[in-house]
Amino acid sequence: MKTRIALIAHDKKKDDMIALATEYRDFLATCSLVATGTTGGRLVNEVGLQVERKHSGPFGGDLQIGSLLVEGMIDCVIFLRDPMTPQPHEPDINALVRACDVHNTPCATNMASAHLVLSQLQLRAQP
Ligand SMILES: O=C(CO)COP(=O)(O)O
Repeated sequence: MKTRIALIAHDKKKDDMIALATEYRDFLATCSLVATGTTGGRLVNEVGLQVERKHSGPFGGDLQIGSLLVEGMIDCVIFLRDPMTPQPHEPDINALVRACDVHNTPCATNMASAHLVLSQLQLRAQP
């Protein structure tokens, strides 16, 4: 079965997400990807990945992904958060990260941990 990965980035972290997805593009192309709206749009247009796009974060996208996760449909979350900018939907962000903890789902919230998680998943996916 394909690895199911959620990709989310706050605005000031979106360039990092594009760089990350470009680096791991070959592996990510073998995965089932879901993303919040704007992040997903950039991944499709700039990296050429196939991504299921949910609503934008402030409009409930984090909650939609959290719901999928609670249903057991997500194996890993890459959520590049911006710790320096207040977000109007902070409760939704906290709910998603909490759901990862409740369900013991890997959740990388910065580039260093995202690299560790993706490189490990990539390694495990090799025959
Ligand atoms: O706000 C977000 C996550 O909390 C991300 O949403 P977008 O990908 O739509 O910008």
